Amino acid sequence: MNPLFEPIIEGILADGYGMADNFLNPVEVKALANQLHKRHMEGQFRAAGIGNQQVLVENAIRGDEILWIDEASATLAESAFLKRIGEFVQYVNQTCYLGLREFEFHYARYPAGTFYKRHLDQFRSDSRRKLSVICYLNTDWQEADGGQLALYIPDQNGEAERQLTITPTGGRLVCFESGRLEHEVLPATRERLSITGWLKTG
Ligand SMILES: O=C(O)CCC(=O)C(=O)O
Ligand SMILES: [Fe+2]
Repeated sequence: MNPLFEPIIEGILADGYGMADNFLNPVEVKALANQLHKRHMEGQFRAAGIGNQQVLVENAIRGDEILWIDEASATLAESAFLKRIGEFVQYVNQTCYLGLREFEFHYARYPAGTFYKRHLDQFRSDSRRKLSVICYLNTDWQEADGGQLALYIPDQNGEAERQLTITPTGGRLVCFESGRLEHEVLPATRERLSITGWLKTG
C-alpha cells in the first residue's frame, strides 16, 4: 500500500474524486512555480483553447494560459514531477485495472479575474482521457483569494447534484474521472498556478 497514492484512489472509488494534500512538498511547489514563471517570461505560454484541436480561444469560457510539458526539454523539477505521476499511474494500474498507458500534462496560469466555466474534460472524439489530474503550485493561498475548483457531484439516482469546492492550495493534487465529473474554476483575486493533465488509455 502506498500511503500517498492510496487515499486518492479510495476517494475516486467512494466519491468520484480523490485528493492528496502533500503530493508535492513546499520546495517542489516553489521550484515548479519558478519554472512556470521563467517559461512564461520567455513567452512560451499560449491562451488555452476549447475543443479537440484547441483551436478556438474563447475568454468567456476559459481565461487561462497553458504550456504543455515536454519530457524531452523538461528541467529537473519537471522530470521529478513526471516521474511521480508515472509512479502514480503504475499504482492505479495495479489497483484499478483502468489500463492507463499514457499521460499528458500542461502548466496552467490563470491571471487574476479569469476562470474556466463548467465543463467535462472528455471530448467526444477523445475517450482515451480516463482520469483528470490537477496539482496546484500556489503559495499561501487564502480562502478569500477565490479560485476554487468546483466539482458537481451527482447523487446516487442522478436526479440531483451537490457542489463541492476545493481550494487550490500548493502541493495539493485532485483527481477524478474525466468523462464523468463536470467541474469549473471560479475566478480568483490573484494569479492562480497549476499543472493539469490526463491519464489516458493507449
Ligand atoms: O485548475 C483546475 O482546478 C481545473 C482545471 C480544469 O478543469 C482543466 O484544465 O480542464
Ligand atoms: Fe477541466
